[in-house]
Amino acid sequence: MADRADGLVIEGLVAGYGGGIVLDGISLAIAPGEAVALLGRNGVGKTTLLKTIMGLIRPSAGAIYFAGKRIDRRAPFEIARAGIGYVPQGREVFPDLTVEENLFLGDLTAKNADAVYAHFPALAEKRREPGGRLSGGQQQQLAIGRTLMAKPRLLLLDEPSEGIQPSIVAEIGQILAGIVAATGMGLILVEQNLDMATRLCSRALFVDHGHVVGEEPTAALKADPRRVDPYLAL
Ligand SMILES: Nc1ncnc2c1ncn2[C@@H]1O[C@H](COP(=O)(O)OP(=O)(O)OP(=O)(O)O)[C@@H](O)[C@H]1O
Repeated sequence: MADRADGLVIEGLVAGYGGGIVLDGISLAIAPGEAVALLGRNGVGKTTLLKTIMGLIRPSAGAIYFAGKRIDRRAPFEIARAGIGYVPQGREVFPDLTVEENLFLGDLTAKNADAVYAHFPALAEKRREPGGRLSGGQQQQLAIGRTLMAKPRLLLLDEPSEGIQPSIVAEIGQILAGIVAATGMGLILVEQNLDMATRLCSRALFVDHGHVVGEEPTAALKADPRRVDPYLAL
């Protein structure tokens, strides 16, 4: 595997809202093409970390490097151009636009549309339907597909299983695993669903009090899911 310094490197990042600190000097490194799960109790700052990586929240201290370049002072569109894609929690598809129009908003050149449809047959089938008419699971696929249109090298994915029935969560997990294998794209997955996290990611980082407080190979968590308990009960 390539060196972590070529992937995403976060050093001493401090960020929050209105002067309040959520991320309190968090540091981590993720190699190119590596898939990492971020686990932790509600409200510890996992979403805040993804938003800060994406440039949606400006950190008050620390640095973020991607592919060897510093990105923490850049605008979100520049960070997207550098190769990072973000699928926010709650999906946020445009309900009145068709599936196809939603996808094209991810990349107006639409060069990658056929590849996205190949990964998500349900979207291909419903390409002329309004996004708002899709099921929750299909909307999640649409949100992921829209971000994949720009061919990110690293995907930030916030709780894709939230509010989706288990069989569909498994299907989305399978599709994502196929995409990660086919493209070599890196992944940072925030997820409460341990099956999804262990299926997609090789390493889990546990977040609490604005720091990474532990790390486990997901194979170990799969073999013994109780290994997450000490971290989530901190
Ligand atoms: N827009 C905001 N303004 C002020 N405080 C916020 C805002 N968004 C989040 N917070 C606070 O920041 C802290 C971290 O929230 P964050 O959403 O990053 O946590 P999380 O680990 O992703 O949890 P969850 O799983 O509940 O989404 C929480 O205390 C939350 O209340």
